[in-house]
Amino acid sequence: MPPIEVFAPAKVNLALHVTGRREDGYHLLDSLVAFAPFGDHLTLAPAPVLSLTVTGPEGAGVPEGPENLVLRAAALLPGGQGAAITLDKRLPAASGIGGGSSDAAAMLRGLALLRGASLPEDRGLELGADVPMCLDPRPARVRGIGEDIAPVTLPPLPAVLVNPRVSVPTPAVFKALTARDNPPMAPIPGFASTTDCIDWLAGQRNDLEAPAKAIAPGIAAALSALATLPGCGLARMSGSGATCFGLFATLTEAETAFTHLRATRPEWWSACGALGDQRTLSQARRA
Ligand SMILES: C[C@@](CO)(OP(=O)(O)O)[C@H](O)COP(=O)(O)OP(=O)(O)OC[C@H]1O[C@@H](n2ccc(N)nc2=O)[C@H](O)[C@@H]1O
Ligand SMILES: Nc1ncnc2c1ncn2[C@@H]1O[C@H](COP(=O)(O)OP(=O)(O)O)[C@@H](O)[C@H]1O
Repeated sequence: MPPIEVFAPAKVNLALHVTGRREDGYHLLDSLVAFAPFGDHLTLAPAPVLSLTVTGPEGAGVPEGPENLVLRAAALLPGGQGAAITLDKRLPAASGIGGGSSDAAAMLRGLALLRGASLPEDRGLELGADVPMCLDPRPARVRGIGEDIAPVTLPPLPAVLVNPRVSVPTPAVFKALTARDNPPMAPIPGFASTTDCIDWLAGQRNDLEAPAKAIAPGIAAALSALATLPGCGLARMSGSGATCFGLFATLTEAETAFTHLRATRPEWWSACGALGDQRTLSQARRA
């Protein structure tokens, strides 16, 4: 049987409001997410047992053992059939763009096809708060801790992403918040254009940006590098950081800005593409 290939796109929190805290310490969020046309790649070849090999430019330091979210995802689906999994890491780990969560979601989609199994009832929430939204990688307003997902329609959002190569652990950023009961996002209107959407987003926030910047000052440098690129309409951090994104009215403007940024900051991880709906690209398929 030919191997199965699955794409795990980067997740971007276009806005992320922290609106409260549950009794178990998890924070309540109100977030608008979209997905990038770049990300990690998984290959699942039928095999007698389950094994994982991590490759790719961002693979260094990503665990190959049972703590990898890909193997934890595999353990959730019934069916004894093994698989030789290759995870081609292109997204920096622990960087606010959901790499591990998107890998776990891609693994669930791939194994569902390989084993003919159905997806777990909690849609992978037990693996991480971001996994359910990554299972269906389309623009959505996400509430609760990540389980309450409402798809939304957004125009394509040409973006440049940059990671200044600083690592900020998610729990530390939540812990450093000074206010946990902030106002939710405004109601999401219909957008006539990309510029319309960028203007609306500028009135929203990422409440994790200030605590993350306090932990890792390199984030401020990434944000100002993005904000000063010609045509950048909004620069903001994604998730708990440290990856930041800049939004542009057109893909041509974003690509020109990306070429400039990559030349001036070759030591940073960066990528460019239109954020939006990546369901088609992310479908598990036989090679
Ligand atoms: C902040 C967000 C926004 O989308 O993205 P990332 O920065 O991870 O990309 C997510 O909520 C992260 O989701 P995920 O990375 O899956 O987090 P989990 O593994 O479930 O949680 C890691 C830790 O972060 C804290 N945490 C996480 C989510 C949440 N709503 N409240 C929290 O307080 C908790 O301390 C938890 O133990
Ligand atoms: N497949 C995976 N890819 C990346 N990191 C993983 C993976 N599986 C487990 N991890 C661990 O999870 C942590 C968080 O990674 P990740 O999900 O990429 O963070 P974030 O959601 O902040 O982008 C990392 O520090 C890493 O050790």
